[in-house]
Amino acid sequence: MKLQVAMDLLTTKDALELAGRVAEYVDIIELGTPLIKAAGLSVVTAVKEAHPDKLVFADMKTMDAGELEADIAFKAGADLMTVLGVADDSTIAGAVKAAKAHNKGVVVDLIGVADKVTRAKEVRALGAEFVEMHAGLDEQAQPGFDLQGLLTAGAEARVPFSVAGGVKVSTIGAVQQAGADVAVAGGAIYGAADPALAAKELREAIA
Ligand SMILES: O=C(CO)[C@H](O)[C@H](O)COP(=O)(O)O
Repeated sequence: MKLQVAMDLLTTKDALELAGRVAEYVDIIELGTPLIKAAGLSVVTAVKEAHPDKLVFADMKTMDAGELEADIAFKAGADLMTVLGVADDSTIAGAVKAAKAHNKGVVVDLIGVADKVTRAKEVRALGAEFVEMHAGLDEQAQPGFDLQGLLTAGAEARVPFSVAGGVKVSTIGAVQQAGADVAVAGGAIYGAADPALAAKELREAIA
């Protein structure tokens, strides 16, 4: 299972600093949606130039104009970009078309999708590299939230998947056991007193 750091920061300077500290422990470096909105796609270029050996993931959360938005993300240096699973099939197909042209990949984020199992199969058939079983920051903040629903959906869908939803050291083992291809950790790394140590502990938990 790969480890992905989600950098939900706001400046290119902070993103480069965090990436520099944790890169040795992760396989995929994600530029979070707030970071891309605040800093622009130049942050993708900067991180890819600093870490050419890592997969760089642009969390675009594209909802429309799939081909156009995917094209600009890949031109900026992204290896993977996200389209929302609630988007129209044509939006996802458009992003996949751009991915094929660049020899890159589209990840479909299932945040907000009620039937994640069915949609996962549909978007995989449309050409998604993998799906993200995702509970966003607002959903995580609701009382009673736990990861289990995402893990069950991932195992049932039988397509390549990542899990994002506040993954931490105490839960990453369950993510691996559910058969995930990628575990995504944002706050558990960038919110830690020592992000490098946090990333190292996550890596060791799945080694
Ligand atoms: O895409 C996101 C929010 O929409 C986050 O990057 C994702 O949820 C991972 O961060 P965390 O581990 O803090 O949940």
